[in-house]
Amino acid sequence: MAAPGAVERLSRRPLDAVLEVRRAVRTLLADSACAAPLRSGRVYVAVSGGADSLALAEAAAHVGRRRDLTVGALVVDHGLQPGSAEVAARAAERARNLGVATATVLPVAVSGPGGPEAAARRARYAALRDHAGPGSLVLLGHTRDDQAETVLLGLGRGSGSRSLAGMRPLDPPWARPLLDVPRSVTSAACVELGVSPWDDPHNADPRFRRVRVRHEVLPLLEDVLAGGVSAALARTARQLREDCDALDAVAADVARRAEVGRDLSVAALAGVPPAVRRRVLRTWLLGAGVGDLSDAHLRSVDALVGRWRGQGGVFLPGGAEVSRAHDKLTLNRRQPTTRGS
Ligand SMILES: Nc1ncnc2c1ncn2[C@@H]1O[C@H](COP(=O)(O)OP(=O)(O)OP(=O)(O)O)[C@@H](O)[C@H]1O
Repeated sequence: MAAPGAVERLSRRPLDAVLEVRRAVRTLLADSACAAPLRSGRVYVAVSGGADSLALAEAAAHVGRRRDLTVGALVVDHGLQPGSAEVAARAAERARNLGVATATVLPVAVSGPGGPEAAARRARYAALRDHAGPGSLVLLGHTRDDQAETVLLGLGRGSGSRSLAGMRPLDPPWARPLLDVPRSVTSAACVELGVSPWDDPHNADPRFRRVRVRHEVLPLLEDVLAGGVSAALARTARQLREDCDALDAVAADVARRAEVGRDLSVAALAGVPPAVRRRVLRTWLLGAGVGDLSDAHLRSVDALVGRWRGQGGVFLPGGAEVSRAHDKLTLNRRQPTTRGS
C-alpha cells in the first residue's frame, strides 16, 4: 500500500513542494506586521534539522535573497542526549548548504519545573529570543499538521477557545509561515532539495501524547471522517482565533472603563456577556501579576460580580485574593510567609 502522502507526492511536478513552501514564506512576510522587523534586517529561521525547518530554511533564504534580506539560521542544542552537539552541528551545516547566510548553534542549559520537554521548550524559546534580539523575526517550522495536533490536544484537556485557537502565524518575534502547509509538503520539499532531514527519535516515542495523536488519532479521524481532517482543524483554529481576537478587543474596551486604580468597578461590568467579563477579569489579574489562572479561578471571581454582600473572597495562585466591597472588586495579596517563622 502506498504510504500516506505518496500519491500526492507522485502527482507533483519537480520542485512543486519547494515552490509551495517559498510561497507560504513570501505570503507571511508580506503581512504589514512584518514590515518593521524586516526593516531591522534581523531575520532568523529556527532550525531543528527536521524536514519542516530545513524546507523553511531554504524558502526563507530564497525569499530573503530576492528582498535583499540576510537570513540567519539558529539551531538550539539542548544537550539532553549524548551526541546532541553533532546533531546540532549537522543541522547548521545543512541549513548553510540550503542558502542561509549564517548558521549559529546555541547551546542551552535545560532545567526548571514541568519535566524535561517543557523545560527544553522554555530554554529553546528564551535562547532564540535572546539571540535574535529586540525587533527581530524568528521563523518557526510548525506545519498545518502541528496545528491540528495542537487543537486536538487542547480539546482533550478541555481547554478554552484561546487554546483551541492554536498557534498564531504572527506573534513577533515569532512567525509561523507553514501553518497552512501540510507536513507531506515539507517532506516532499526536502526530497526535491536532495537533503536528508534528521529524524528526531522523540517523534516516534508513543510515551508522548502528541506522538500518539499524530500516529494514531489523526489517521483514525481521517479514515472515519473521510479525509481533510487536519485542514479542517487548522481552519477551525483560524476561525476561533478571529473570534477570540474580536472578543479580546471588546474586553480591552470594557476593561478601560472598569479599571479604577487597583480595583475593578462592578457597575462597569453590568450587562457585559460572561465570555467578555471573564476576559476583562483575566486581563486585570494578569496585569496585576497573578499568574497560573485556570478557567475555574476566573469563574469563581466572576461569580463575585453577581453577588452582593456576605460572601468571602476568592483565593488565587501566589497568595492573591479577590474580594468584593460594595461596587468594587479588590485584589489583595497575603504577605509571603517565611518557612519556620
Ligand atoms: N533544537 C531546535 N533548534 C532550533 N529550532 C527548533 C529546535 N527544535 C524545534 N525548533 C523550531 O520549532 C519548530 C517546531 O518544533 P517541533 O519540535 O514541533 O518540530 P520538529 O519535528 O523537531 O522539527 P521540524 O519542525 O524541523 O521537522 C521547528 O520547526 C523549528 O523551527
